[in-house]
Amino acid sequence: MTEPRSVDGRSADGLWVDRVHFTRGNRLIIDDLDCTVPAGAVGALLGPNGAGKSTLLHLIAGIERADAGAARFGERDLATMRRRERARLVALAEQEVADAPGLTVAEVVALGRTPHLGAFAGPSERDRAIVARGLEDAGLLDLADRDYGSLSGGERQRVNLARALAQEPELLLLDEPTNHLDIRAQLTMLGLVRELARGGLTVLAALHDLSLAAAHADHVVVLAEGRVVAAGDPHAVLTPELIRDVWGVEASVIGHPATGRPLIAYAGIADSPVASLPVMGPRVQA
Ligand SMILES: Nc1ncnc2c1ncn2[C@@H]1O[C@H](COP(=O)(O)OP(=O)(O)OP(=O)(O)O)[C@@H](O)[C@H]1O
Repeated sequence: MTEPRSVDGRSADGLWVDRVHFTRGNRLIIDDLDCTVPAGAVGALLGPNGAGKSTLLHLIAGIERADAGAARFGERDLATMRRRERARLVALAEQEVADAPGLTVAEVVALGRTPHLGAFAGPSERDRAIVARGLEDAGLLDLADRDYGSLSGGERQRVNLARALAQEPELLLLDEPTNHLDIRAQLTMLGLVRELARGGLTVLAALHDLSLAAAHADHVVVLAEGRVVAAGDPHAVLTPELIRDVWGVEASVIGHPATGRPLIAYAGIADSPVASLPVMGPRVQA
């Protein structure tokens, strides 16, 4: 694929990862990987530890550069666009903000406006309003003046989301956004993400909780050993067989009594090792 495609008459809007290949030293980390997330959809990026989820998010966000292949948003190639332009299009919320020594929560969130500020201009009223909105959406108004370094893991996670939202991206990448969050905060976080997607935001979130992913994602992409082994509707993808093959865990998948979404009940470690993966058949493209 060299150009964004139309699939079944749908437009090429959304995220397209096309044959991305990435090695570190001699180690193959991402292996000729294709996947898509339709515009305005919530995509969940799933897979065991070390599968390549964070690396793929870094490649899409332009933090790492692929050896081959491309990530596009609509018709725009994310790797070749200018950094500032890309930062107005794509935001990545990771678990820690590294460059925040001595900053308050509000100041960290305001960093999200950087790509929108003029060369020597300070923040405008609109910039301030967007930061205030991000703080409010992430439930951080009470913490706005606190030192970021003094926050708990869950509080930091919400700041990182608010900073990414302040970027006003069209594509939001989230790396384990529910890590450290209590159950109510997890549901609030993913509920907010869903609401933003209804407003047109495209989201790709690396998650470990399969039931939580199935409850909130329109679309799942399952990685193992740097490859996509399945992708599509959570109902179709998250089967007991796939969970056994990819995670080495026995599970039943039942419909949630209230929502009908897949609910994964784990029964234990599978007898068969995960080593069956290389024979899982051809790569599946969503
Ligand atoms: N800086 C690095 N140097 C060498 N190898 C790395 C580096 N960063 C990641 N890797 C390796 O790349 C592979 C993919 O890592 P990655 O962090 O993308 O996986 P992940 O799916 O996000 O895992 P997790 O669920 O544990 O966060 C792993 O084998 C990891 O050890």
